[in-house]
Amino acid sequence: MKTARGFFKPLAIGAPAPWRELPARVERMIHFVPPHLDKVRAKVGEIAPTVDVILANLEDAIPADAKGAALAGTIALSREVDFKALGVGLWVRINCLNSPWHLDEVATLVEKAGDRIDVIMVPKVEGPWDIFYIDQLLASLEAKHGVTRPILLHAILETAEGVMNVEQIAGASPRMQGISLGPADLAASRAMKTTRVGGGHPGYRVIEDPHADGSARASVQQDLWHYTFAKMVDACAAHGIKPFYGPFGAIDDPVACEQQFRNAFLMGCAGAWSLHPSQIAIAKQVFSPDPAEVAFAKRILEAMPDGSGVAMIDGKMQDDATWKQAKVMVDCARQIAAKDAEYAALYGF
Ligand SMILES: CC(=O)SCCNC(=O)CCNC(=O)[C@H](O)C(C)(C)COP(=O)(O)OP(=O)(O)OC[C@H]1O[C@@H](n2cnc3c(N)ncnc32)[C@H](O)[C@@H]1OP(=O)(O)O
Ligand SMILES: O=CC(=O)O
Ligand SMILES: [Mg+2]
Repeated sequence: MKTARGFFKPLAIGAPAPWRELPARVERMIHFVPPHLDKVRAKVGEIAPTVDVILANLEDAIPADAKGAALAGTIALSREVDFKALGVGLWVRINCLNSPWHLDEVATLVEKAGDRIDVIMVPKVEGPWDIFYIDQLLASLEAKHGVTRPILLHAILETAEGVMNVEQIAGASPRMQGISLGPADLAASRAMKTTRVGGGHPGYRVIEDPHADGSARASVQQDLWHYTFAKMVDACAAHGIKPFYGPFGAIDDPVACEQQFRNAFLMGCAGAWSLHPSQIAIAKQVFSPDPAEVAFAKRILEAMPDGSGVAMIDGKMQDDATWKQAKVMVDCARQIAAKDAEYAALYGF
């Protein structure tokens, strides 16, 4: 483990100094784009102003024979759209570290677009060693190509070993921006018997005891991701990075998508992935706090200006702890309002 003083030292001579605090960014939806498809790429300029992050995907869902085209498409995209001017993040999901592609991808991305890429998403992270490796590689490449702003790292939690090591992954480097749950690969890694990409499963439930009269027994679906999800959120919160829900694959079920996103929002997530344009608005609405809740939170802050003591508002007890809860809500709303005029009006900022 690095010493406290060593943790924030650049890992290569000439590399930029690591971030001490994460840049304050709104990241309600990470919108996935297949960059090898010219037709889809051509639409990114139109979609970008409606999202917080555009992610160029090089990994799963990109055919093996299109990896080169996806990398070239990512570099083109970084030049075609002025993401910085739009206030939109540009992320790239590289191929996993045991694939034949990741090394050329990272080298090319830093050389050709190092100053324009905000975050590299690393799939199938198994332990802190994966982050140490990519951290060092990035520092060397940033130094070589004169990149002045460190590229952040985002890990996908999608293997059983990764779940076991999630706390160490979250704290492995000052580059760590966040972690997403990857329910598809994680299901496969654990030999879970499901073909779904995230969300619930009707077979995972609890059932009440038999009734003497033989009548139907009530049964309720449970959340089969809750344990992993909560473990990930705690690891991220403890290390001051952001947790995200990953993909929701049932594009044809916006109601279940909204519920999954809302569960993630309530558990502390900053955002989720949008795989299809129809999921963008869902994520935006769910990951922007409800204006009525924000108004109530503002009243709590006003009732206890120095954050201490006790107060009653509409029959509910407030104290230092609820003041902190209210501050989380109002800070989140304020950050969104600074980026999004529609929400600024709704929140009254
Ligand atoms: C488990 C994991 O790893 S999840 C992450 C990996 N998966 C992905 O990244 C998938 C990304 N999404 C996609 O590739 C597509 O949305 C699909 C394959 C799921 C569905 O695509 P389609 O069947 O074409 O959807 P649909 O017909 O509804 O598309 C409507 C329009 O939106 C466009 N569109 C679809 N997805 C996207 C997207 N992610 N970004 C931008 N535009 C998109 C389509 O090109 C189409 O445009 P058109 O009307 O001009 O022809
Ligand atoms: O990459 C995401 C997943 O669910 O797998
Ligand atoms: Mg995956």
